[in-house]
Amino acid sequence: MSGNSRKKKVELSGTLKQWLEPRIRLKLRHQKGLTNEQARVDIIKDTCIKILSPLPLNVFASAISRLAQIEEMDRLYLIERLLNITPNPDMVSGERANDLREFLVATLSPSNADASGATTIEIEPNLMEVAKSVLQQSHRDWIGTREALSTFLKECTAKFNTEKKVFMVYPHLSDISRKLFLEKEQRTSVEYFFACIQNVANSMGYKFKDLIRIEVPTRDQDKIQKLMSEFFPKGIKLEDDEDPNYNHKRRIRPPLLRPRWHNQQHMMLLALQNSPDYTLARGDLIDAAISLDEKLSAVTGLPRCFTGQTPRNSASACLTTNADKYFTVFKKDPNSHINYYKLSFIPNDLDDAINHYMRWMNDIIEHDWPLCFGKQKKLKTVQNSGHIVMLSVGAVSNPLHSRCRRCVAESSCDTKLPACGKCKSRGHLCIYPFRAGVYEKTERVKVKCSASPTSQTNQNQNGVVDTRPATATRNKKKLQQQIAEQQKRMESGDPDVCRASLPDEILDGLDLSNVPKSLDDVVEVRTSTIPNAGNGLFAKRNLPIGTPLGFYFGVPMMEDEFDERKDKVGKASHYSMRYKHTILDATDEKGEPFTKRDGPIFCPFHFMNEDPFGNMVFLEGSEVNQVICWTKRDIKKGEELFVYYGGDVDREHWGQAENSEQVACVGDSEEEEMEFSDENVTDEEDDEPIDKYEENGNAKNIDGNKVAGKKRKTPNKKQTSKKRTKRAASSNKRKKVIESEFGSEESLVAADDESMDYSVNMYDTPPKKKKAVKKR
Ligand SMILES: C[S@@+](CC[C@H](N)C(=O)[O-])C[C@H]1O[C@@H](n2cnc3c(N)ncnc32)[C@H](O)[C@@H]1O
Repeated sequence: MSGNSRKKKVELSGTLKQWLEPRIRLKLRHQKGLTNEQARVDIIKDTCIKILSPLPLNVFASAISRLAQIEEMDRLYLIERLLNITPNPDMVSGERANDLREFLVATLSPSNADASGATTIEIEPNLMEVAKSVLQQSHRDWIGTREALSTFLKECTAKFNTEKKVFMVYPHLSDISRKLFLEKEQRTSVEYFFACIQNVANSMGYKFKDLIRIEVPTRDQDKIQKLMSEFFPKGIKLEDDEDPNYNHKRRIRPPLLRPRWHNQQHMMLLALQNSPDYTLARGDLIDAAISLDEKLSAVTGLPRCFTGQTPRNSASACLTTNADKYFTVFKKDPNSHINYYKLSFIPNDLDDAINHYMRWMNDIIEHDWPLCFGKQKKLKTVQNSGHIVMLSVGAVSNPLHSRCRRCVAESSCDTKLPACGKCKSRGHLCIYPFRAGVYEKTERVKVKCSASPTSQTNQNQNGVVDTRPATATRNKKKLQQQIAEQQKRMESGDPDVCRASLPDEILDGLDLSNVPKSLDDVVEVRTSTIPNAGNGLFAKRNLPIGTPLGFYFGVPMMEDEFDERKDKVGKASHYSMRYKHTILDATDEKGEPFTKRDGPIFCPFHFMNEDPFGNMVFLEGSEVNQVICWTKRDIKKGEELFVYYGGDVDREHWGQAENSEQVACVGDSEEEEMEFSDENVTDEEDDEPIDKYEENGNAKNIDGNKVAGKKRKTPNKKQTSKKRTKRAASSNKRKKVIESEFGSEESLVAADDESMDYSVNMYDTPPKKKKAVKKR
């Protein structure tokens, strides 16, 4: 390298200049006061860090330490070599990024280094032990956390400890959790997780920071000190663990995790679910939900969901926002001002589920697959007609941001951007930039056609999508319009009223000869490559990144209902999936997945096995209960498709012989069943907050991606039945309150039921008149 560098010292190549100049200009614009040289050094450093950062910490550190040791011209030469691989090494992702990474590591590896030696970072095995111990206590899954830990390690900063002659690597919990998880709830829990690790480490006699160390050969200490402050600038202003005033306990505050069912949307859902025809007038629905909330709070000791001095207002806002899209708004009488709310799906109704599934499948096959699988005709220039074509399904929040179809071509999207930098769309993935150079103006996208009902988009009558974030006020204004549109759609009785069609000029620009026509053309089920994992799903052809292949079929039902009817039936728990407030039950009455290949609901995605770093991802669709099975990267013909199931899955018995896969559920035995009854719950247990053992409802997968639905946890024999007992107790109480509120058959019979006592005694009001019992 040094020989080459001398040559380059005289003159930078044209390619390098071309690459550097705009970046230097940009850098100088953002960071005033830098010299050209400083900017150049920064750009090279940032580029290498960006490429190398996914590597394990020790390889990463070794490579960048080597990078710091070589002369600047050598670094420039290195960049030039990268430019030979790809024109924009600082923007590249996916396979190409791997090539760059491999090249950099090989060039900067210790074997290529001078005799000065490389630095290694050692992660104490104890750290993993500590982490495991925390996991065992918290009953959270190891796979997700392993990923969280590795990301965590990458985000650490380092500082040299002169006394111990090692570099300590420090976590920056808030930074890390901000990057790992977007939502506040998850942020708190990851902080809590690391705080627990810290706590356990302390209790085991370790200083947390000592668990990760970088050993530095004595001769290199000065050099490495310099290097570290250059590459880990944050390392200089670290919080001081040695400070006697530092209180570890400060961080050990558990986040307030409510039970999954304890939120405003769920209260509304329960109220509607228990109403005739799943429908209520807005005012009645608000009353019912607030009343239910009051009673549940009183019984469970949880804070109210509808808070503040005006709970009606917060209930009203919840309906207006309709964040989880569980409700459809309509007017019974067009001249009346009363809005009615109806559940957007019929719980536990196979036919309704099939109808939705078939419509969605039809939409993606007809509308999305041509766009995804169609090849752009090379010589054809497509005229800009102003149409922007969206996929008919879209993730509510797009976790594939940096890898998504719309960004693939440009790699211009930052993973942290809330919406696409180009089209600003949040809901639907816009394939516009992928079909490069056709359209320029995308600030407000015009949607020619979208399969999604307009209630789920921000589309106005002119077909213009308002891409501003939704607010209650804006939603209020839209509400009238949506109602009118929905009314029209319902009246027309045509399910295909908003079926996807594509503008001709888009289709003209694409070679559609090889577009698949059915799932059979795309995937096949056969024995998995994982030993003892049963069947798996395989690609029958090359599948492009960012393609919605289909949906995870399931009959939506409430969790209680699933527990009651299906939980212990056959393999229902293995194949069911949690979606927000519902469970998607993917099995027939025997608890077997639907396998009739020519049947309307044969869903191959039920056979997708798990790999946390899989090539597929479950995404939340823009319609309720829509779980899209989406390609996370380009997939080659013959590859097995894998997806991450989410955190709430018990994997303990996987890979064992067939029979043992049928893990008996806790509660299967009589003995355990006993523990579900309220009598067995001690007062002490009752007092424990439920949130300690309820899962956080809004799951994220390991990529920080939104997981639409989580595979449900199969109850594990080893789980302490105490926990189940507590959960069952709280669930029983909840059920009783709901029954007393809405008058189910059982509660009508149980006139002296304790929950009836609650409603009378605690509120000092007579029990409500029972509503008609809905038969399903
Ligand atoms: C939704 S099913 C997947 C299809 C399943 N292999 C089959 O043949 O029906 C989920 C089940 O597949 C198995 N499985 C999935 N991923 C696995 C993995 N990585 N290792 C072992 N078994 C796995 C587990 O038994 C799990 O309960």
